[in-house]
Amino acid sequence: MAAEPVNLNAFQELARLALPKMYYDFYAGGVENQYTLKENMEAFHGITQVKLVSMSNLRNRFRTFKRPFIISPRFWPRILVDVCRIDISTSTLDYKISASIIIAPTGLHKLANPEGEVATARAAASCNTIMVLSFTSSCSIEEVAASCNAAYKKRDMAATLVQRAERNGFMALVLTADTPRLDRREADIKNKMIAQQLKNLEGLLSTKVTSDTGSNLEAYAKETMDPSLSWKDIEWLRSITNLPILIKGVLTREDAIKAVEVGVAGIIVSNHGARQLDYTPATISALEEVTINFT
Ligand SMILES: Cc1cc2nc3c(=O)[nH]c(=O)nc-3n(C[C@H](O)[C@H](O)[C@H](O)COP(=O)(O)O)c2cc1C
Repeated sequence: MAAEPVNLNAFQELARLALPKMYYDFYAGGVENQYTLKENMEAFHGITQVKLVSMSNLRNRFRTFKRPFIISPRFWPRILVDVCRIDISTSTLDYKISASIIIAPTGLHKLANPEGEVATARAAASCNTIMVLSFTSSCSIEEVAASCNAAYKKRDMAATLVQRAERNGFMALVLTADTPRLDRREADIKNKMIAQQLKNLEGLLSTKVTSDTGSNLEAYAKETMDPSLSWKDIEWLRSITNLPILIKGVLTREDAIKAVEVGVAGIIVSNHGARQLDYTPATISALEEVTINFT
């Protein structure tokens, strides 16, 4: 019997063994040369590898270069502190959650588990945290909402999804702003990746797009994603909902400032798990770049 998984790497290895290669590659891969995917991992490793530099030095270095190479954020542990009671809970959008960790929107959970996002939402609820439901989920908004305590080219369809989210008690909308088109996911193309019909789009749009030349995800994305999506569309989104709106995919301070200017409720710093533009900085390296203006 396989050993009990003790960390994320072990879970990943279990998933590799359990899933068909096509699905494992879909979940685990980045785009093109996988440069940014590696960069994401290395930036995490870098946290423990860089020599100690004083905080003021770090800040000065950061200000000297307009775009720093990589200055990873660090933990600076204090000693002799009573740690009998540790509370890392926090609140976001006025909801108390157990830690600053939430589940990012990810599509097609049923490729890995027959219960799909319903199971993921239950897990999130049991950890007292938030799950962001992807519109490319294998389960519908209603199924997920019932199991525990989403934008598009076609605006009327987007409005329908927003209304369904509101009706079902979702507490905020996350607009993924880094995907005006799907970038080249070479593993999916090689594997001729076939996605399931998207549950949330049943009755709205057929997602059974076929393509002989590569992944049907790519062919489907061409039909639906809107390369013209821009800041002005945030106003439209705000006009159809009272839910707080967060923008996902921010990597630069300029965009963070814009997001504040258009009055969104929050931003999510992200390079989309290295699944969109390759050669972007690692998400964790972009954090200081984005937040330095707001300190
Ligand atoms: C299998 C998979 C599917 C994903 N689907 C979506 C999606 O539908 N919408 C979205 O905004 N991000 C999606 N993502 C990206 C994640 O939300 C997240 O940005 C990524 O896992 C990396 O985390 P980071 O943003 O903290 O760097 C997906 C990621 C994976 C691995």
